[in-house]
Amino acid sequence: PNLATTFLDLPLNNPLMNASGVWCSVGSQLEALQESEAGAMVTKSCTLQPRDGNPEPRYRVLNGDKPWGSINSMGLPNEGFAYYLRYTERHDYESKPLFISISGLTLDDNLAMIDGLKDAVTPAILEINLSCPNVPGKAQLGYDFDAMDTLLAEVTSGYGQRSLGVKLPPYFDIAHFDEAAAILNRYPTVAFVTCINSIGNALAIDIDSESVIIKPKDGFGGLGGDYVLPTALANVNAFYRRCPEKAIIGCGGVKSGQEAFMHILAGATLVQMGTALYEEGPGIFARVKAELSEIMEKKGYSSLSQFHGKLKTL
Ligand SMILES: C=Cc1c(C(=O)O)[nH]c(=O)[nH]c1=O
Repeated sequence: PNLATTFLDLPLNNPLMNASGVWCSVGSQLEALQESEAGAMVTKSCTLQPRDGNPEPRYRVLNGDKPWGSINSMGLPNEGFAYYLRYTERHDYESKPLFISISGLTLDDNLAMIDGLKDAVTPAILEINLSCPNVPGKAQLGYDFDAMDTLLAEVTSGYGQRSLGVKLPPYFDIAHFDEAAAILNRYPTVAFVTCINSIGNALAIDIDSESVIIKPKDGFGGLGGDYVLPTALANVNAFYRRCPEKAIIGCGGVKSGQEAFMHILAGATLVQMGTALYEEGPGIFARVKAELSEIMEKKGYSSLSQFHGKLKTL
């Protein structure tokens, strides 16, 4: 079977990549992704200035019995926009496409980073993180539809005719799928949607210590891994159905060829891995590629297009 695909007219030798934030914050990690079998890669969401992020422990894997996953409240630690912009200048675009993720703390910061990107004329593809923390006390951008609309109006006009994408938090209400998609469909240069970011503000408890397990926010953090797969698949398919002109990138609960196949069936063109990559390292791409290829072989599929978006209903 052939795992090759295209994204925004760029060729990829397979649909697998990292989720922003995982194994992509510093040069050594970015170089490891560059050398890995990933078909594409994305940088850690950056802010205009470097940030240390929250006190540790701020990430924990939840590997009790089934199911398996992670909780994090990193607090947007990153090297700052200029660092990742410099990486876009030394990336090997022949080997795989590069996405750059931004998550400005203010609208002005996002616009400043967009200006910097536009002036750099880089082949890197912009993924704007709408799960970024917004004004304290207000909901994150992805859950504040007016603020999201305002941001997209400003950002798309700032970025001109260049294609870009958004990273969305998960939605859990059909009316919210409808409302978010209606906003996105008003911006034709928003060429792709990445669903989902972690499920926000979960709480993991350790019964031996009778305590939470991460330090920031009294233990509240974003959930990843097996726990989020059904929600991730729903968001991929909801936006796939509602945004026929846009590509969907699936993220959430992928740790083998099985979940990658599900995401593609649900409508994902590319598939990101977070928790599983964090735990296994970049070798995971070769493993999941082989597993996906084996599933396709067994089903008699020779290309991704033969089952992409072809989820059946009953
Ligand atoms: C904005 C930073 C994010 C973070 C973080 O840096 O805490 N964690 C996530 O799971 N998703 C994010 O989008």
